[in-house]
Amino acid sequence: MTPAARINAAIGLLDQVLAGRPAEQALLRWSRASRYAGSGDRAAIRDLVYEALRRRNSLAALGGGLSGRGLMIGLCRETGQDPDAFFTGATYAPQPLTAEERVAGGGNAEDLPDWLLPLWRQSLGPDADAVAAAMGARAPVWLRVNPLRGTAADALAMLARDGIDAEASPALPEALRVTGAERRINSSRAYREGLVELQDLSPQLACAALPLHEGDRVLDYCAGGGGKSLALAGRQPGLQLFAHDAEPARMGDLPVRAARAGARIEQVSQPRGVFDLVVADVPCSGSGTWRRIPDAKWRLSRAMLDRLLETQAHILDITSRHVDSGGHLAYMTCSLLEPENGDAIGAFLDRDSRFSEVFRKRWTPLTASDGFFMALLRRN
Ligand SMILES: C[S@@+](CC[C@H](N)C(=O)[O-])C[C@H]1O[C@@H](n2cnc3c(N)ncnc32)[C@H](O)[C@@H]1O
Repeated sequence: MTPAARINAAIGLLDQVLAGRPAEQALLRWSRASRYAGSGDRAAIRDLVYEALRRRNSLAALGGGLSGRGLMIGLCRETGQDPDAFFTGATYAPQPLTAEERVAGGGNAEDLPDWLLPLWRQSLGPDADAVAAAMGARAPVWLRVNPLRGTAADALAMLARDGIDAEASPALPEALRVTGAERRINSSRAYREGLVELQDLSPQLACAALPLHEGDRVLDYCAGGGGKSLALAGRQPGLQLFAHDAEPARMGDLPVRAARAGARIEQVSQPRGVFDLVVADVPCSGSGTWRRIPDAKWRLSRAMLDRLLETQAHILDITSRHVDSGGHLAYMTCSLLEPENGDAIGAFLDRDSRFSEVFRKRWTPLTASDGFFMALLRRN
């Protein structure tokens, strides 16, 4: 496909997303229906769609309107390319610019939903603008080295043999930032043999800060695909790990991932008794991961956030019952919004005097990678 045809395809996809269809779903349907498109075309169109969604408001202002066309014209202008080079009206290319589109020239649009701006500013204080800007850029790919399968040096060497460049984080040597050929990871030997897993740096830093001892009983209460369970299994051999999720189907990949990693994780439909550590990686707005899932940023509403806050409080209350005396509760979100983070913890500590706070920490793209929050609480 020509660059202009790719832009034309992105315009159609963005119009679907603006009408409410999740970006992933729109891209999947398009791929299935467009057999003529090669893998390079698909990747390039995906990049265009995601780039446009990350900076939706500012690109719409630059391009003359909140539509697929407006976003793509804005993206051309923002990247220093002349839209007339692509919007030619030739076969498979978008139609030439209208008079209105020609004079559109930007403004001070913020790339966050209007209703959220005050909350974003309250939550992030002096970092609000810098973090919002960071959310407009593409997210890096991070790998977690699995010590059950080898060392970081082993992983770097094995990745290099598959043509994948990576470098260790100065903050955590087992966290590797991929610097080249990221699309080869899933087929690489290091990944297939369980030496590395995909996991962002920030949750890796959170898991590295948890107190773990050989033989500890650990409950991952919102286990999903098991990212936290797998990280903990690698950090401390001899843990007794139990994974639970309200929607067990979400743990469908866990047995395969655990086998690949050489980890033992038992799935439990109804957790019973007490544990030394309970991890509550609760459902949240995902505001820390909006670089990766930018359409979620525009879908979030105040009502959705309020429902999430209720669920988070409920999960804190339930999980607290499973913490042994002297044990810990680790509350995690991939959100940057204070109501889901510090406020939720403050309210829980007011409700339950058996717990005290050990520490709380928030990571942002300015200090780590995705936005992430963890509070570690101890049951007295
Ligand atoms: C942020 S995701 C977990 C991600 C996962 N820990 C990982 O690292 O891959 C939140 C999970 O919580 C689950 N969940 C939602 N409500 C729940 C509840 N009331 N009890 C337990 N799990 C719940 C969801 O099904 C979802 O899988």
